[in-house]
Amino acid sequence: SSASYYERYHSLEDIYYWINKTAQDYPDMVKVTLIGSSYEKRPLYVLKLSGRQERAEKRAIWIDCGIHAREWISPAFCLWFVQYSLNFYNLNNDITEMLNSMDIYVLPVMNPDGYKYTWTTNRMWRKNRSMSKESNCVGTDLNRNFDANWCTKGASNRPCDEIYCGQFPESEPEAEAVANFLRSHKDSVKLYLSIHSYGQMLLFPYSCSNEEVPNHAELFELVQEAAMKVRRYYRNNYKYGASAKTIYLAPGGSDDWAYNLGIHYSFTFELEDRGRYGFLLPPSLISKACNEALLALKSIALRVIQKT
Ligand SMILES: NCCCCC[C@@H](C[SeH])C(=O)O
Ligand SMILES: [Zn+2]
Ligand SMILES: [Zn+2]
Repeated sequence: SSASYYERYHSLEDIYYWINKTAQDYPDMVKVTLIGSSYEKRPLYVLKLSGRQERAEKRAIWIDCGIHAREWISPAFCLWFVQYSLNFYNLNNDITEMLNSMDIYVLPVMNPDGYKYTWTTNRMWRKNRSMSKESNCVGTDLNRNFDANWCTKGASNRPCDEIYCGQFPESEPEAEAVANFLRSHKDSVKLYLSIHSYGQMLLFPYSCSNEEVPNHAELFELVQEAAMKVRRYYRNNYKYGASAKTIYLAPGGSDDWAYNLGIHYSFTFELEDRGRYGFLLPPSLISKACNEALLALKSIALRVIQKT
């Protein structure tokens, strides 16, 4: 059988077409917002998903995908998640409760210049495509460019490095656009999620230091419960815990910054796999990887809805 649209990887142009078609197909549930543009002036579109029930207090979830260009399963998950949510609204209780309780902001491709570059030139590119004056090397690691212990241990101040932190915090237009949006929505966004690959991990702050956040125990419980569900239903193991201990020190990350902004339910997911294919996860595994990530996301989101 021909794999569905959502079990294939899509070019940047394809994703832009999909964004606008999805908004056209679901005018009562999807609004598209332009939150800024990339270094090469490509648009950063956010889809806002809302249930059909009017509600007083506005609470929201933020999900960004594609911050790192080579992690193709990440934008694939954002597309997959949006279509799943729209199709199963009023059919699946968890999805219905989520959309009736929270708006969901989805940024399918946070690093469009880098994503495009992986389709045309270098499949293993990670950073954005900004040029720096003092070096011939290109690109900043957008997940080291946020204002959270910026450019300390775990990032690099050398433009040629894969974890180059940029010239200053939010020096990159992509990071600035996301930070601006979250600053102006910080009272309604209750849950922050950044989707990456690979490694199968459910991570929470801090990665900029070994210090524990005040609600460390609560966040640990949330990722532990989510990982247990994935293990039980899909027989697949995800590591979980605070980033610095579970993966590595990584200052300037979007999740740490969102946490410090006041979004105290902040997570980074590392999707499949554990290294057999790595960033080159075959399309045949997209569905499995997305189902696992969805189960973890629903587990955490429904708890956050109860708590906030
Ligand atoms: N705040 C960063 C969470 C831990 C590191 C995540 C990985 C994803 Se590829 C990284 O940015 O190196
Ligand atoms: Zn990443
Ligand atoms: Zn990763």
